[in-house]
Amino acid sequence: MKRSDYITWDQYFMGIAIMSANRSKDPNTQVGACIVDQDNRILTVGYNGMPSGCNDDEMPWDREGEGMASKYFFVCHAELNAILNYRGGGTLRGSRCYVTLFPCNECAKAIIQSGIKEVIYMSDKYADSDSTMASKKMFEMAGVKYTEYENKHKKIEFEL
Ligand SMILES: Nc1ccn([C@H]2C[C@H](O)[C@@H](COP(=O)(O)O)O2)c(=O)n1
Ligand SMILES: [Zn+2]
Repeated sequence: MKRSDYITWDQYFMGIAIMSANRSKDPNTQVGACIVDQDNRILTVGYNGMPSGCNDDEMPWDREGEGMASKYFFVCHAELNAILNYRGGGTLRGSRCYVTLFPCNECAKAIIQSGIKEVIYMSDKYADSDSTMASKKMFEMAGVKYTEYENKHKKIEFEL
C-alpha cells in the first residue's frame, strides 16, 4: 500500500520557497519564492539577495544608515529574482508563486506583468504597510488571486 503521509503540492512548493529563503544573507528577513506552472512543474525559484556581481560582504545589511548604507537600495527581492531567474523557453503566464512573505508593491508589479495568476504567501507581517496595501490593490484590479498558505503546522526535520 502506498504511503499516506506524503506532503501536498502546497507543502512541497512552500517547502522549496522556505528552503530557498535559507540561502538569503539578510540578517532580519529571509524570503524565498517558488513559481510553478498549471501542471505543478517548478519553473523557477529565488530568494532575497544582492544583485549578481555585487559582493555581499561589501554591501550594507542594516535597515537604516547614513546615505547609501541601507540594504533597501540594493537587495533584489525573492519574487523578482525568481521571475528574472526563469530560464525556460515559455512564459510565466498562468503560473502560481509560492512566497514566504507577501510581495511588496514593486514585486507585485513584476508578478502582474509576468502573467502570474496566483500568489500563495506564508507571512503577511507587513500587512499594515502602504507597500503591501498597494500590492493588494493592484492584485485585485489585475485579477491576481492571493491566498494565505494554510498548512503552517506540518513539521519536517532532516539533516543537511
Ligand atoms: N516580499 C518581499 C518582501 C521583502 N523582501 C526582502 C527585502 C529585504 O531583504 C527583506 C525585508 O527586510 P526587513 O524590512 O524585514 O528588514 O526581505 C523580499 O525579498 N520579498
Ligand atoms: Zn518585493
